[in-house]
Amino acid sequence: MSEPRQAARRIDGKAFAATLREKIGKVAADFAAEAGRKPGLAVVLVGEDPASSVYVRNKGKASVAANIESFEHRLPADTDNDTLMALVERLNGDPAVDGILVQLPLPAHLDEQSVIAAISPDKDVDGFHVTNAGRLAVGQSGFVPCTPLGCLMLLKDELGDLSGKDAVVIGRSNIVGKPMAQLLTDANATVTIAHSRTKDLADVVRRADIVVAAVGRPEMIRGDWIKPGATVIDVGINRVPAAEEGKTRLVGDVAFDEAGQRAGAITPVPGGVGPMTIAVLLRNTVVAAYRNAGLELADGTL
Ligand SMILES: NC(=O)C1=CN([C@@H]2O[C@H](COP(=O)(O)OP(=O)(O)OC[C@H]3O[C@@H](n4cnc5c(N)ncnc54)[C@H](OP(=O)(O)O)[C@@H]3O)[C@@H](O)[C@H]2O)C=CC1
Ligand SMILES: Nc1nc(=O)c2c([nH]1)NC[C@@H]1CN(c3ccc(C(=O)N[C@@H](CCC(=O)O)C(=O)O)cc3)C=[N+]21
Repeated sequence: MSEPRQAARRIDGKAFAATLREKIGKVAADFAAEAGRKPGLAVVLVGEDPASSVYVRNKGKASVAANIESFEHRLPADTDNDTLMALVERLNGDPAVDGILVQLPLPAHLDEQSVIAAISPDKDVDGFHVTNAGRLAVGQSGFVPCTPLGCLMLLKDELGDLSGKDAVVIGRSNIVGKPMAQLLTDANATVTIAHSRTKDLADVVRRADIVVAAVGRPEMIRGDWIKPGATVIDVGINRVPAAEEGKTRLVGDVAFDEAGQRAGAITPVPGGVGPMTIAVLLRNTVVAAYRNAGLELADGTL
């Protein structure tokens, strides 16, 4: 008879994020007492994409609960570049706004790069501006993209010191894969970045103590690719048809049930990385508020 396998620990990103949001709420209240205003986050949504709408609504709710003022700007899908740029400029100059997030992807007729470039780096709580990407690359303090920073928090909580761990990041996007690899490198892991041209991805993954999957392909990473005991962080959010006719469900980039038989610990989807992204967004907003108001926030407070 084969030995029964120990199921992986389930990394509860939802609970971790709730704890973090509570801490952020207290620091935001301290800020308000000192500055005479709450930290402010402006979220810009162009068009009516239903998934984006849900996400924007969740951010709004989480902000309010964490003592952060939320300013929502919903623009029609046919908004032109100049109108969007003018809004970003206005938010750059608005002293009540500490953080600006322009929900991506934008409709195809709009130029994402120029919109991101227009956001003041001091209000770029997504960490997408080239100034912040550059700061991360050279080790200066700036805003770090929310999803990779959230993943790093979960990894440190799970593993403690990451020194010398073999990590593979699958995906090399500017918003997830690349900054994730940078953060892991800075944490002294040995990092492999895999992508669509990687040969023998399964073999690359088999060597890794830490697997971060940010591909956008439902359940692509199979259970038998996972090194026994590895820590698996699943960033993917993919909507697929559910068993029940006409319904959908969310799955990650990792085949959760299979991988859970071999991993030491694994994040679920939903309830893993997603809630961390929102919590880190709020964290970055509070950090921005302190910096923009010229107030001191002690290192390591958030
Ligand atoms: N939980 C959260 O908060 C968030 C979740 N997401 C989710 O994470 C996933 C990734 O997002 P994002 O980084 O924006 O996606 P992108 O589409 O920008 O990048 C996907 C990456 O995966 C690589 N890739 C695609 N196919 C393969 C393959 N067959 N084998 C290996 N690598 C492959 C691509 O390689 P190449 O560069 O060669 O094309 C690319 O680098 C998505 O599911 C997205 O919804 C994203 C942001 C936040
Ligand atoms: N400028 C910009 N910044 C972003 O950070 C950004 C973006 N654009 N565009 C879209 C992606 C995606 N993203 C998610 C964040 C949280 C959840 C989330 O909270 N997920 C929950 C619930 C999911 C659900 O039930 O729908 C979970 O995984 O448990 C999901 C996805 C941020 N993104």
